[in-house]
Amino acid sequence: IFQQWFPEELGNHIEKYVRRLLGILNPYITISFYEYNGDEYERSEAYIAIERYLSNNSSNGVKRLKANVVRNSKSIFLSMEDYEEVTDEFEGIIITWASSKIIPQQRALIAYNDGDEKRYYKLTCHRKDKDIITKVYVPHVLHEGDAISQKNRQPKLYTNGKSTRWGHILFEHPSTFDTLAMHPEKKKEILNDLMTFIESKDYYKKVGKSWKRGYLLYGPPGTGKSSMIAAMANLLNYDIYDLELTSVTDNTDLRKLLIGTSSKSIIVIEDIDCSLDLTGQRKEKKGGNKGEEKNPVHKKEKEKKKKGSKLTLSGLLNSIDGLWSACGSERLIVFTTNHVERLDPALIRRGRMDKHIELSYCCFETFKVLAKNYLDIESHELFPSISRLLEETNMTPADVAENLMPKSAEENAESCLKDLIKALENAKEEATLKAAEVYSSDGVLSDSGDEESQDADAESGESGDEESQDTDRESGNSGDSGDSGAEDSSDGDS
Ligand SMILES: Nc1ncnc2c1ncn2[C@@H]1O[C@H](COP(=O)(O)OP(=O)(O)OP(=O)(O)O)[C@@H](O)[C@H]1O
Ligand SMILES: [Mg+2]
Repeated sequence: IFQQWFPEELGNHIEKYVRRLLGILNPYITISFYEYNGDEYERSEAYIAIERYLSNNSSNGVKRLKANVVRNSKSIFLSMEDYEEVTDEFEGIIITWASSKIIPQQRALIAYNDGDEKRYYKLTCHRKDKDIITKVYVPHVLHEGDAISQKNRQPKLYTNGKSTRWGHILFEHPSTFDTLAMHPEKKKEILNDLMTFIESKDYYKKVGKSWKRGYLLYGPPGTGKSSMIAAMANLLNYDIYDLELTSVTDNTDLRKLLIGTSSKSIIVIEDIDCSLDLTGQRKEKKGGNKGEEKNPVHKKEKEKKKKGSKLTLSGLLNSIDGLWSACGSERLIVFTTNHVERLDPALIRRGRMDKHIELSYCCFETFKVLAKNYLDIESHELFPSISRLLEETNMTPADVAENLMPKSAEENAESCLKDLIKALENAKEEATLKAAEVYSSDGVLSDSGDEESQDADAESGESGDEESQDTDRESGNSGDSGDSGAEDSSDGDS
């Protein structure tokens, strides 16, 4: 204002003195809590806690409220509209909270939140109460707010689409550790591991590790890998970030995505062996040193593939346990795969993937959990024959569960068990027939014979994509010297 009336320098002087004078006369102080601090990607935890605290404690006095409705959620929570005010009382002290926002004159180039407005809550109190407000009241508000949001928190499922931003829906998967069928001892071990993890904040700090834990879930399709991730999220009330690696174009994008995840979350990369040819890429390079350049078509194809996805194994490894992971804590990282043998050892070494969990075909113990969940029975005269059949046949829990589901209103537990026995017998018969087929054609065109011929092709350098991977694997094992940067960096990490 003063600059308009006076020359600029004089205006500044007058403004300074007026502010000082007002400061002496005004007995109140204000403290602002911003929604985003500096250039942080995450909403400030203090802001969120205050929002919850205020909506719970004093929204009655507010006329203009903002409804925060989460999709599919039956409940809403109300917070103050912009430029509203409420008062709170604490040990006889009156505190005023106002919600406000700063609208930037220039739109920021990169908008990381909704719009570029900078929202904040402003606390006003008497100067004489400053100490008690900052040392007692504010911590009390943050603590209460945290507790409320923790209680009302509904886990979210985030996915990355074509961009480097996460989109989310409410996570409402019914799978829990109770419904998860697996050997009780194994289940107990995993539960213990998870509970130890969430209680070990101080321990991780003490030993200088960032507070995260990696799980590798492997096993055939339909053995409960995805169900286990859902059960983990439900148990810990964590969000899930389902990272689709195929839509991440390069290492920078991956890093952006990983920093955009919040704490108390599970970062999931499903089918790590297929979602990106990470292992293949390292081998491609090695293969490239061999006779492949002779084949121009082949070379072009590979180059195209490389350009399409600049994400590398070393990028993934660095993002996961390098510098970037230090900015976040309390995170689980879960990889799933159907083919653990195809994964690069660097990816799954201990320290990155701390715990390897095999989910396998249904055993009798697993079946008992399913029978209890699906049919409400804990024992039956048919159980012994099912136990015997399960020992002789490989059937996934998904298939067993499917057979245990009543197909019509007339079906009861016994008929469902009989269905399962029939299915198990069929599976057993099929397996026997298949084995016999392989046996009878052995020497002519058996499975193993096929593979051998592929390897032979590959060695001659005329092979297709998959076969060349075999070559590469072999050359890698024989101590190939043309190693890629990926391995270097992972070595550096360890
Ligand atoms: N261990 C299990 N306990 C309970 N239900 C299971 C289990 N395994 C499979 N199921 C049932 O089978 C369905 C498929 O399982 P799930 O999606 O967890 O398999 P998956 O191991 O992730 O398979 P894929 O490798 O194909 O992703 C689930 O919806 C669940 O109903
Ligand atoms: Mg799955």
